[in-house]
Amino acid sequence: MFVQKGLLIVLSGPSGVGKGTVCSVLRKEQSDIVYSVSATTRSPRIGEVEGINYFFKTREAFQQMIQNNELLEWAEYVGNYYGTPRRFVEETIQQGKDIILEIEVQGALKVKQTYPEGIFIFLIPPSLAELKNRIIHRGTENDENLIRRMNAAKEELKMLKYYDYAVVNDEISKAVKRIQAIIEAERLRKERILPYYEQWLKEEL
Ligand SMILES: Nc1nc2c(ncn2[C@@H]2O[C@H](COP(=O)(O)OP(=O)(O)O)[C@@H](O)[C@H]2O)c(=O)[nH]1
Ligand SMILES: Nc1ncnc2c1ncn2[C@@H]1O[C@H](COP(=O)(O)OP(=O)(O)O)[C@@H](O)[C@H]1O
Repeated sequence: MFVQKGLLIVLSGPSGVGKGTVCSVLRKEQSDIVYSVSATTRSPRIGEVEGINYFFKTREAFQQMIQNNELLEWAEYVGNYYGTPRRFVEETIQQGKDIILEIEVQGALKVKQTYPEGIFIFLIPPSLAELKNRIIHRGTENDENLIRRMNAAKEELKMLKYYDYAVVNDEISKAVKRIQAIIEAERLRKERILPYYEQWLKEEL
């Protein structure tokens, strides 16, 4: 019996598009997908929990993680560091479980170098005006940060071309269904089964 490696799924998209919201619904609906918890130097928002939303780190502790090669990738985003703990990702995939990394575009491109077989999904807003509305309504950013995130968003949206799938987050439930459909189809890719299949065909009856 072979354990097939799990899928590595990367979900990116501009701040406020709904990555966190969509992921939390996916998390509830699909317990067979594991979520990678990132390390960050950003301060916790109200309601965010250490080890669930992020591992909150000082800049010194984060730099130590980089030096120890503990991060699969890391990037600076709007003045803070964010990074993916490497070991958890490697172990999860080796165990045959699928994992989602919710990370920004620079980090996603680094992951693509290590895992070209990864599945890269880009969540896009119905419009830039709607994106701005969502960030304002979330109520977590001051005016300066809102502008910085909107500027970052425009740059990030240009990176869609490096991704495999573009999912519009018009309605949360629809966006979740689209992502589930992608995962379901990717699980059935023939490339995942061919090595084992050829082995089976050699077995004596
Ligand atoms: N490269 C990288 N980006 C991350 C990681 N974790 C989170 N991010 C991204 O960092 C950006 C800022 O995240 P956050 O401060 O939580 O703000 P939000 O996206 O507006 O909720 C988002 O694009 C996240 O997807 C990580 O481990 N690595
Ligand atoms: N499809 C949607 N329609 C309307 N509002 C949404 C939708 N998806 C998310 N939101 C809202 O937009 C805001 C930003 O969502 P969030 O998940 O924090 O985004 P991100 O993690 O990408 O920064 C939140 O207030 C959330 O409730």
